[in-house]
Amino acid sequence: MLDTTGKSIFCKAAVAWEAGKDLSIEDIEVLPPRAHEVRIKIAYTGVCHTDAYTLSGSDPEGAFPVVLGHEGAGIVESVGEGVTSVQVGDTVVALYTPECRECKFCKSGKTNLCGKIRATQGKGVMPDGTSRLRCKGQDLLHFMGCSTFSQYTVVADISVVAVDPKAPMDRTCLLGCGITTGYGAATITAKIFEGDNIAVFGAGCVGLSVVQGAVEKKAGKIIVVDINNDKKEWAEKFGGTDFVNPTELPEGITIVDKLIELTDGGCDYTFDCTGNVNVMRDALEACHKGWGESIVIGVAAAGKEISTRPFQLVTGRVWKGCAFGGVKGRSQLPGLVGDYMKGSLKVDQFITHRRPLEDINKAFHDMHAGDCIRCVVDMA
Ligand SMILES: NC(=O)C1=CN([C@@H]2O[C@H](COP(=O)(O)OP(=O)(O)OC[C@H]3O[C@@H](n4cnc5c(N)ncnc54)[C@H](OP(=O)(O)O)[C@@H]3O)[C@@H](O)[C@H]2O)C=CC1
Ligand SMILES: N[C@@H](CCC(=O)N[C@@H](CSC=O)C(=O)NCC(=O)O)C(=O)O
Ligand SMILES: [Zn+2]
Ligand SMILES: [Zn+2]
Repeated sequence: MLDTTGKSIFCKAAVAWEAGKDLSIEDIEVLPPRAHEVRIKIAYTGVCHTDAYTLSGSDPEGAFPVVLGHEGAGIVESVGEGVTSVQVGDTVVALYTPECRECKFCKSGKTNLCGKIRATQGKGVMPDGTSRLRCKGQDLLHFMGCSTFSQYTVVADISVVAVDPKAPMDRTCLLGCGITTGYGAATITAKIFEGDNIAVFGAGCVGLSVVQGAVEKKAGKIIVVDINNDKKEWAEKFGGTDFVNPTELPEGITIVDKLIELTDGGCDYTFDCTGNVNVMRDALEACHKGWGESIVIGVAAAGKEISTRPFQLVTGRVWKGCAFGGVKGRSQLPGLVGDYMKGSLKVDQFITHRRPLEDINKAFHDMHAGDCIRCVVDMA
């Protein structure tokens, strides 16, 4: 094998040249990692709804040209100076929510958000303000600190975690976002007690992962709300106890009415996994007076705002949200991989589609077809 350490690597990547257009498979140059950076050979990546959201032009931080993708697993190819947390050959998962363990956020004990590189990550560059990705004579932007739609990528050393090398990378890639986000929202962000009634709006990968987490926490009613009746079977498969299609309720009955009726006064926890601000309002208002908490997970389009009567909060309902489920990636992701390996965390069941890199646009189309939970893209 040719030693590529310290040299540029030329490989294939799916480039988003502009919003609203298909990705284009290009030969790109991936520069070597600088200090505190890691170059990863990406083996597999999932395609998350957030990739489609940014590609659509709805993301206020979205900028082009960019290499999207943030749900990736691979092998460390080389590391820059000062990297001690991973080494060449490690099997890793990229982390769009880094964990530096030094910043105010990391040390707070109150959040998984890390402030160390958030500003540059949001601008699509590495922490030193430059890009490691080039194509046709121009720099490409990084995405969410990951850019996993490339056969090789460079990430900050706080944006990657080594996991059990025996764990198959075509599964662990999904722990880079969707599954961890929903599962963490239910098991870390929400404090679900045994018997609590919960409602999950949106039965995609994130919503079904909330269901999985709620089952783990021995929730009582786990009500799945989705506008697609085909999701009923999916909800049941993951442990949902009830399914409601809000478009099929009798006239005059709202989804909030229905959930309050099903739970004798309202849910202990609700989760928005749709990104629709009207759904977020329903999710809040379906919470139990005095203590119900609604957790916003879905990402809403630029310009969208949430609203409700302040009385809803005055009377004890709580509106909160989380990124990556509240999970600290470097500290907690290896444990989730361990749970998967022990058979106590479902991952395989989320994979409905597989595509080679050259068909990555089909993965985006799959996502809108209604029968796709997750498509795993083979980067080879
Ligand atoms: N906060 C975070 O850290 C993260 C946030 N996200 C966000 O979470 C959301 C879910 O992601 P993901 O699971 O990948 O997305 P999916 O598109 O796979 O799932 C969303 C589900 O919601 C359903 N839905 C759409 N509108 C409604 C509605 N009005 N009422 C009930 N259900 C509805 C969709 O149905 P249909 O299939 O018919 O459209 C689909 O089943 C996205 O907004 C994504 O950007 C994702 C990962 C991390
Ligand atoms: N860039 C957007 C917001 C997008 C967003 O909310 N991203 C989530 C992760 S979604 C994963 O699939 C997130 O981690 N948010 C926290 C963060 O620091 O970005 C915007 O500008 O509104
Ligand atoms: Zn995601
Ligand atoms: Zn930090």
